[in-house]
Amino acid sequence: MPTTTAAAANITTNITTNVTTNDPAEKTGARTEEAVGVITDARERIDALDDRIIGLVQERMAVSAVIQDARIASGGRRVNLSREMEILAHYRDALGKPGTSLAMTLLELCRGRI
Ligand SMILES: C=C(O[C@@H]1C=C(C(=O)O)C=C[C@H]1O)C(=O)O
Repeated sequence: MPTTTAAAANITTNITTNVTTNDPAEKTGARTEEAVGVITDARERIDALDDRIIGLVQERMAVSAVIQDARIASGGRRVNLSREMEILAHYRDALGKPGTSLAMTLLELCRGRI
């Protein structure tokens, strides 16, 4: 079956069986009404937290750009590795090894790839 036809068939199947649309039990994976309620409410809080986190990341990118632009305009380099080591250590101390990965991703968002 061509890809577009297969995709259309999948959409039809999903709508027909209500798998990806609005069956709360299917959407949450819960097996009781109570668990559906807990999960649905907590997911709303997670969505709100994610919106705030994304906003903070965007704010961090803007502040980081101010520093990088000032340093470059003064004749310096965009990147300051000793400062980046401090940031990596900060996140690792707070969050463990995955904190380092998170900090590396944040640094890449803020100053691009090196
Ligand atoms: C923002 C700075 O410039 C760059 C970006 C950093 C960041 O986004 O945290 C850290 C170090 C630098 O590579 C800085 O030197 O503080």
